[in-house]
Amino acid sequence: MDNKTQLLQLLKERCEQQTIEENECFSASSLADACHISRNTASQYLNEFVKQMLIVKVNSRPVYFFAKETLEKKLGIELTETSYDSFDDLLSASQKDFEKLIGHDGSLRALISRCQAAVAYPDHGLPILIHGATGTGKSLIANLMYEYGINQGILQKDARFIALNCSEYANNPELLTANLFGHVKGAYTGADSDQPGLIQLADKGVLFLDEVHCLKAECQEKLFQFMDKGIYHKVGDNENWYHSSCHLIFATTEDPQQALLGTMLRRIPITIFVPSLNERPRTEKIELITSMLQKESRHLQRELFISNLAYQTLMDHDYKGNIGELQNVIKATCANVLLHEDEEQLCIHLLDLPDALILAKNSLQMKYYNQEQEETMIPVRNLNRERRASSPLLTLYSHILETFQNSRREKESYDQIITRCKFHVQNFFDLLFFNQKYRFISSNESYLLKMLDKICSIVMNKYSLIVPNSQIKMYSKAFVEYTKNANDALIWLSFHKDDVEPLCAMVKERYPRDYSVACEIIENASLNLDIQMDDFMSIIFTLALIKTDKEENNGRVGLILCHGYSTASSIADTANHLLHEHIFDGIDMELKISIDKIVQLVDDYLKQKSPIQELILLVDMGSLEAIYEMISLSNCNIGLMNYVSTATALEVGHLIQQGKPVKDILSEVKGQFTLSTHFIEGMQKQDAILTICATGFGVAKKISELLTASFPREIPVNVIPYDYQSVLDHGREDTIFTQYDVQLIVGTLDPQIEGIEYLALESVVANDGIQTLLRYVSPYLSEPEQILFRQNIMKNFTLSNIVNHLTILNAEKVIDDVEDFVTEAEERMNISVDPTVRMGLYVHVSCLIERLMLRQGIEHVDGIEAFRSANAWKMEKIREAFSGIEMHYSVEIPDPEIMYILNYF
Ligand SMILES: Nc1ncnc2c1ncn2[C@@H]1O[C@H](COP(=O)(O)OP(=O)(O)OP(=O)(O)O)[C@@H](O)[C@H]1O
Repeated sequence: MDNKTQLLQLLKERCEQQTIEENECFSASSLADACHISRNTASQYLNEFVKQMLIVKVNSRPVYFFAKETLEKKLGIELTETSYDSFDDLLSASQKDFEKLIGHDGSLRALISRCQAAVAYPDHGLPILIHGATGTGKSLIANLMYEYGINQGILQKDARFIALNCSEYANNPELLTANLFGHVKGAYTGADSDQPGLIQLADKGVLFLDEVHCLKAECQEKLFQFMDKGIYHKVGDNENWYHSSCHLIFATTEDPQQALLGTMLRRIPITIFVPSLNERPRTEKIELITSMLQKESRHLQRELFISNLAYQTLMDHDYKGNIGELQNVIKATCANVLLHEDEEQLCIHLLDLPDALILAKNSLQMKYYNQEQEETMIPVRNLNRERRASSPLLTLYSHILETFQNSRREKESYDQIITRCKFHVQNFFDLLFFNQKYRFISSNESYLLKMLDKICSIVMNKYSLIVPNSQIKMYSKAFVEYTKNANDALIWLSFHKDDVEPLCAMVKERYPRDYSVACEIIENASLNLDIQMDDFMSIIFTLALIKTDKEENNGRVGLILCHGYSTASSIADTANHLLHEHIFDGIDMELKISIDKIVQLVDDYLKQKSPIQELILLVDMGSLEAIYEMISLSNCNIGLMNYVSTATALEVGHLIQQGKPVKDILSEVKGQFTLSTHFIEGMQKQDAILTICATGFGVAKKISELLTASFPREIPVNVIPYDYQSVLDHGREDTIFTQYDVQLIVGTLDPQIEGIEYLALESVVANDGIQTLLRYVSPYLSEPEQILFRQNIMKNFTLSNIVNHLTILNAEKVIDDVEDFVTEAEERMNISVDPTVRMGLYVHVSCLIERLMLRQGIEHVDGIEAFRSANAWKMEKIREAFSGIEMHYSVEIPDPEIMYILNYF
């Protein structure tokens, strides 16, 4: 196959396989690359194909090409042209008959199906009366009925559409009658030949009689016979009958009952009412303005911009002449701009609008200049992006607004409104979570996710909210999605500012606490991540946080407790999802959390939920069985089940839904689930490097991430974050050493495990440290990869990078504070920290500050009493040295934390 044929073939395939949109794969350069030819050659071939009518070209930037036949099949239309100025032009050309009506899928939907029925009715349609104020689109609808008849094969291709405006003959009814029915020679003075009437000319087609109320009674009567039997007399010939089978469409701006004879009305079986512009949804008004502005932009061949103020004024004006007037206003405005602007780009400002619009502005709303509120010029070409709203975020915005407006119209309760809106938010989160397209994230995004996780946790903690980690993850994903669509979201909001206002006000007023939490998360995100969120995003977050009556518990609570980052919340989410009801909450727990802490978490949670009559606890480990005795609930039945799984949660959920008492639920579920076990023998132990930190598992995890990120590619050495305390307590007997062949431990404090090398965090970047690491990883890396590994280590393991990575605090500031603390502690105790552990101490104290801010300080540790009495003086010195940090960060250091710090000295 030669290059040229191959190019055409490729384009056909792409058109078949891809959705038709402004996609790079339809550009000349992409096609050229795929066919291994130069861009110029590809362009030349493609343009030749355009001339041969094989390819359709869209002259946007870049230029897009589509295989004509495939495109036509896909869109179900016939394209008469092969070159379009823009993608919008192509899309408009691909719209068929009624699809051209803005509102065809909205306020005009019911009306359109009646029109379609009128056209399709055998043998040649039913007479129909279109009633509506001036400029509402009556003539356009009549035209589209005709087009529909042709497209559906109901009318023959050569059938005619003939329109007659009866008002033009208001003073000459005889002439109107003669024009309508035709006349014979000599019928009246000047009738010097036989003439066919419009009824005859429209035979087998459509005759549209506009302003039919201007038809005099005699003329109406003359029409009856035709409407009844399809026959009529020409003027001047009362003997011969003439026949026509045209479809009659009437239109009037007047009340039909007043304007037409009753006998006439009885002969018109279908009457439709076209709503005025004011009666149509605001979204349709936006769409109308948008499409008209874009049409002007294409017509003038200039890029058009409109200021926010001008746009709002266009939106707010009350158009007595409806769409017709709106169209004239837009044309007049563009003409004004053209008069005094000679640029490539035309900008519509408030004063370019016709005087009538400016004078009619019913209130003078003064805007005070504020740097953040500069007047925005909206590119007209972007206006309909939201109409196509391909991004799920914008779809969510539109759904919420629409739902709110509908619910208010239906006078639904606040709870119903919120439940409906929450449904869309949940769908959005589900999509981000479960849809393949959104599941994988880039490394930038994973950074955002981590930060947002932290921000959400801090804020939730501050408000003592127990929010499952899975939900926090959802918020983070929503943020990431926002960053991708921020621009479109702002444009959307600039359109809907007034519409969303009542929703925002309602949410702020009725759910102030949830709103504050949402705002705080968003403000912190803006501050730390340089993302400017719009107000509507705070509303969406608030909606996600609000608990509606349906989610309240009716005194019965299902709670899942599991170890792991999001195990409990994931099981709860899945079960709730499948049960179509919020039955369970999940509390996710760190791996090494103490029973006391768990009880405290559960107590806090139950306080939020009280009063509770029945509680079902589903837990993941036998060791948790004891907690139900420690929970401080009185007058409440508590049921506890072990070894929770999604299946058990579902079963329990079903029974809760059926209203079964807790006792019965337990006995029903018991015995239904048996554990199955498998044993796989002979697995060889894999090599591993452990990362540990006395500060906590989280830090160990981050160190392992930094280390793994330093490998130029994946290698068969497992880098496993592990619990420092566990290694310390069990030594070589710890299970980790039976599972893995641990080669090296990297961490902040040496757990002194015999026979296993320890590498202090601060030594990782030193030459010896890198050599140590290389000893374990070099067998898997080539020489250039080893160099890269070394560079990555140097880059990743700087103190400020580690602190930055581990905390959300400002690394430089926190390191300064920690340095002051360490120096002061050294001076007060007259000792100095061993340089080999200095970096570990810095990291430890930085993380400690954050933990204290999150109120996650370690309050209790075994042996603290003995330590206290043996080290009272040193502890006092550390406390004094730490007082600067305490004051600055408004935290308080508990004794066990001082004990940990002293370990470093
Ligand atoms: N739903 C619509 N979508 C897009 N354009 C519309 C729509 N309705 C009307 N228009 C446009 O508005 C203008 C006025 O419409 P049209 O002339 O059909 O109104 P009309 O009701 O027949 O007015 P009149 O009673 O004054 O004759 C036309 O340019 C038409 O194309």
